[in-house]
Amino acid sequence: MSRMAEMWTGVGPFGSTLASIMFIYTVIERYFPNRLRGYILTYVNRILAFTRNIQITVHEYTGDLQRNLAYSAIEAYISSKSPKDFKRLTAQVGRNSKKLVLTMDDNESMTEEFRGAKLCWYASKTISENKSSYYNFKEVKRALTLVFHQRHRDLVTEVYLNHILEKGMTILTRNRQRKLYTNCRYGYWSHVVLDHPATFDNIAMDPLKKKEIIDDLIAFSKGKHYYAKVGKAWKRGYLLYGPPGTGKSTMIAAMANFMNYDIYDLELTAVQGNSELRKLLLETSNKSVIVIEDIDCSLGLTRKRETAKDVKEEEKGKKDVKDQITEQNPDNKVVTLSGLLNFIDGLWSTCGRERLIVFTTNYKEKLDPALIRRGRMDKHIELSYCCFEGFKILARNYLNLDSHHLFEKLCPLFNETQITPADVAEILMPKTNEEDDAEICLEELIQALEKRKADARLKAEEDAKEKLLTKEGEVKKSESSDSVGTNFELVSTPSKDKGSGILDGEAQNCGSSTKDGTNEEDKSNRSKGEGSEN
Ligand SMILES: Nc1ncnc2c1ncn2[C@@H]1O[C@H](COP(=O)(O)OP(=O)(O)OP(=O)(O)O)[C@@H](O)[C@H]1O
Repeated sequence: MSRMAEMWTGVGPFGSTLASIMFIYTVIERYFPNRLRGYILTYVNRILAFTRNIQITVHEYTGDLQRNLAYSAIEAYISSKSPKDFKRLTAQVGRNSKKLVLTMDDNESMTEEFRGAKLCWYASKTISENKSSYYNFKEVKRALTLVFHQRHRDLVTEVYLNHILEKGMTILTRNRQRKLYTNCRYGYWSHVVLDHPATFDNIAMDPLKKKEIIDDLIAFSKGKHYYAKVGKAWKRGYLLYGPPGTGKSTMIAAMANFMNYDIYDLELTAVQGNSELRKLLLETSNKSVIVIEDIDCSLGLTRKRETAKDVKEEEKGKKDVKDQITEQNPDNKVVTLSGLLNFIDGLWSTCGRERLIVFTTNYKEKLDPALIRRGRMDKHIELSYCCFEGFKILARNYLNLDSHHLFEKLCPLFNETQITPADVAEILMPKTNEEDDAEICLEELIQALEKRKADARLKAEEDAKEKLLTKEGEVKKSESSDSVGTNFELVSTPSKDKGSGILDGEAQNCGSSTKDGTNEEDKSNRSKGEGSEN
């Protein structure tokens, strides 16, 4: 081995080979004038080739002046390693980032070991004068160079680079500024920064159901290999349904925040036909939630299939479903049910990864079953009226209260009445800045609940009376039309209106709580009205 080679491969005066190379780079960058640097670096690179070290350079910008994503990812990876090891750091907020990132400055280097291989990253900067345009300006080109011994070539090119790219991309995703996209007419997405405060901590709902949704999302986020193994596109559909003001939009924001995803709020009425829908969806990015709110109001995508034959053929995928809208618009400038189904199942979803598709509706029963069947909408989540547990979350959010003597009075009222979390939240908004604000809000809530309870009872009584009268009318009618007289006794009891949620008396016991803070009866009642079915 020649003396030169020995100097590079052995432990020379500057430490390890790689460190020596880095040292030389640094000296060149710092102490040689710009015009000489290019020549010297070419010479050094020739020596490097001679020393059986390999270098891979990642430039900050690609040929077409686009920022190189690989550069950003590797930069993020390096900055995550140990900024404390660098003497000179640079601080920057990336274009799409929300965080200040510290990374090694120009001419700094970082060495690390990967599966026994010593690797060294070096940050370089070249400045050249650009005189080709009207204005003279200095062009700064940055690059990250990886140097390693050639015996590690396969390890680096096949494993290490992929490994750090993946890590770097994860960091970029975590730090990025998330966006809320909406589609405008003319088929484009426009966006604003997504900065919604909703989280699973401040959403009011049954804690068990909340946990179930969180677990489902976690399983989805870890499902990359699972989805690949079973041959399914890595996407999951959620149907959120329930009355207005029960938190469907809030839930979407909480899901996106939890997953660190962007949101694409797709307004179907603004989409000019199925091909525009396809184009819009192909433009959505991975790690996103695609939302269609109030799907029942969107272009009549409800129960439109006329015959059982239609249902059968559509299910087999043999026939495009023609909905009324299509019939009214022969030029096909609207989104059809089949277009939407194709989008959920179709090719586009195989080119994207990690996407949630969320539909919301106030009227689940109005939707075409094909649209919400499992496989398309995998999880159906009912968001319902506020329960006592949900109220406690709102009281903590809005009034900073974990307990209060009025809670005891409120607990049974929540079991006997229907009130949306939106209404409760409105009542709990602080009215004054006085100390007794919480008391005022809670008293107001008690009054509101009592009024609802009285109104509901009145309505239930009226409904029962009406039913009785109708039945009596029917009996009289059948008596008069019946030639043979029949003696019977009409027994009619006011039926419990499931929808009104009225329970007789103080049936609910708020005192006997289970471990998770709900009482058993409460749980069973709630599970009737609120939760997720899967
Ligand atoms: N479950 C909840 N937890 C916390 N806050 C809620 C909840 N539900 C509603 N809210 C409050 O009420 C407001 C309205 O709720 P949201 O828009 O999420 O309801 P929605 O079910 O989507 O209504 P709509 O069907 O009318 O679109 C929210 O901004 C939030 O402050």
